[in-house]
Amino acid sequence: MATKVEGFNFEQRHGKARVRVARVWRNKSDNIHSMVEWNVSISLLSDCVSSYVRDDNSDIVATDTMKNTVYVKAKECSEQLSAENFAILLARHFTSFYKQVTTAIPHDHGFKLGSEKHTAEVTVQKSGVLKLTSGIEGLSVLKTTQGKSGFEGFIRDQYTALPETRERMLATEVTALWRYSYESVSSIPRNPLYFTERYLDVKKSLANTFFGPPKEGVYSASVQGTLFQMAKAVLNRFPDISSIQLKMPNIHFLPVNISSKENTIVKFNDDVFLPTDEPHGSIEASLSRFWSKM
Ligand SMILES: O=c1[nH]c(=O)c2[nH]c(=O)[nH]c2[nH]1
Repeated sequence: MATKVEGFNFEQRHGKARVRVARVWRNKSDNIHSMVEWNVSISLLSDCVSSYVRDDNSDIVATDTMKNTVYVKAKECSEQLSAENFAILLARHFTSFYKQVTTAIPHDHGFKLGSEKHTAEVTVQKSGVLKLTSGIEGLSVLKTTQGKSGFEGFIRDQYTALPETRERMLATEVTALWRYSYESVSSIPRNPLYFTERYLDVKKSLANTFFGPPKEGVYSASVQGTLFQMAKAVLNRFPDISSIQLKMPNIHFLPVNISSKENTIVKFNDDVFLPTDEPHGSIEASLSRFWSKM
């Protein structure tokens, strides 16, 4: 959406970031309470160029108004709904309520202390054209199972010190981002918790593929190989997901061996490790269906 301004191309957007809202629903009949906590960011593509170039603010939707709208819309949701549906509802509001707004991009971060986060980003155009991506951030997984992770057969040269192994700790914090194939607001499933359930199922599928079957587990030849298996499991399992991107840092656990001149103080026996957060390996890939757009 570039416009020509004073002989230049000009692009702009504005919005409010990190609006935190918690919403509680109390079911009177069974006295079950449910709660969500979201961190919402909104970005609007709108025609308000005159505020940039002519000090005329008459086409600006104030970012303070955007923040208030988050609370008003949260209040108006009388039934629990997914982060995705809340983002879509906000986007539809901004694109239909304001003639100046052509596209709205809400980004929603499900928040729970000390655990992984559910993310959602939607882009809705005035016409109802939709782009929907969901994700997970900070899913910590670690394999300690004997003989279930190794790294062998890589290039060896004069710079290589890393020994080959079939026994190591494999730890990562998975960040995943997947795109749904729904391309219009009217085509999304009716169930208001559909995307919440999908999120939980995708998370389960990622974790189950990482760990393998409960008894025998599965051998990981590399983070790369495990990442590919995880991405493939999601695309094979969920037909309405058209692509997935995975980032899996290789968080290293170093064997602890300590000795003094005189004697060995700690001798590593696949038992004591030094956890490190830097440097870490960074391994990422995306997998998409041939017809997908992402
Ligand atoms: O699974 C791994 N992949 C790598 O690319 C790599 N590089 C490295 O030093 N250790 C590992 N482990």
